[in-house]
Amino acid sequence: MPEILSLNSVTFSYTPDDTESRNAVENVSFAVQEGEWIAIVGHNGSGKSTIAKLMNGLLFPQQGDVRILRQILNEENLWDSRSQMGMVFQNPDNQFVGATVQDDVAFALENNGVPFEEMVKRVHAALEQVKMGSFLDHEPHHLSGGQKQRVAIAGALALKPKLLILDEATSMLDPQGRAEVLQTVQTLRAETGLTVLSITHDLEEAMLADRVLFMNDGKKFAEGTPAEIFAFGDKLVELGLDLPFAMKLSKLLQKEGVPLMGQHMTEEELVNDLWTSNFNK
Ligand SMILES: Nc1ncnc2c1ncn2[C@@H]1O[C@H](COP(=O)(O)OP(=O)(O)OP(=O)(O)O)[C@@H](O)[C@H]1O
Repeated sequence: MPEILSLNSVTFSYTPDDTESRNAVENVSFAVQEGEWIAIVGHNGSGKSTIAKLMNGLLFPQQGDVRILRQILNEENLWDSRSQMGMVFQNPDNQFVGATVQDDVAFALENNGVPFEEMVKRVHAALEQVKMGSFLDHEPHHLSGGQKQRVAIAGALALKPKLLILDEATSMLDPQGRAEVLQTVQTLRAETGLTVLSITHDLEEAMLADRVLFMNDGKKFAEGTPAEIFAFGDKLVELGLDLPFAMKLSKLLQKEGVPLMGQHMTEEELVNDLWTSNFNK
């Protein structure tokens, strides 16, 4: 599988001259291969946003390097590299630049000099992909948070990026909006094989990824499949993460003496186990 992005032994400090302060990111390495969904999780201040800024060249590492399509990111190839990455940020209200949904998605294409006919095609196709095709002339302030984020995803997709980066893109949404956005990303992956990197403090979101990078105090604490990461159990809570609802409930039930086996990452797993243990009584 071709490599889309990698961080190679990256260290970054906001105060490099201060030997007392810890590095915001320390000796972090990981790679994203084409078609994968990688989630980066960690407590507040664990280095997630700094990694996002290093990936899009807002910051450059003091040690190590960041590679986009195997090219070391530098001042010269910054704009080319950025054009390979579509980013969706946390606040749905800060991302709208157009007066209508279609203007908004068209904005970056126009700036990139995409010819009008091609632009119209791409805007329509991208909005269809996020199931917002019937909202072309809607004004942003009439949309829900989840719809706004789906339009933001369409804006990123219209530029045909190699990688979609979701930077806490669901953290300001209500449960329905979150579910909508995550469903959109799952469908896109199933239909187009899109490569996704999501930065999140939400373990339920991370559970959907192929691989999870678990950050603690600027260092990579662990990397593995969601099941491997969830196997850390109480350590996750100790390092500042909020467990998914099903895991919390499963723990509480086990504490109360309900016969259940091990960890339950999803409500479905928990319900199945509850059924089985009751049925076998
Ligand atoms: N502009 C800055 N100047 C100085 N230190 C900073 C700056 N931004 C972040 N830091 C520090 O760098 C470390 C990593 O912060 P970072 O924002 O990358 O973490 P995070 O995991 O994204 O946290 P959050 O979820 O709160 O955004 C923290 O110790 C933080 O205080």
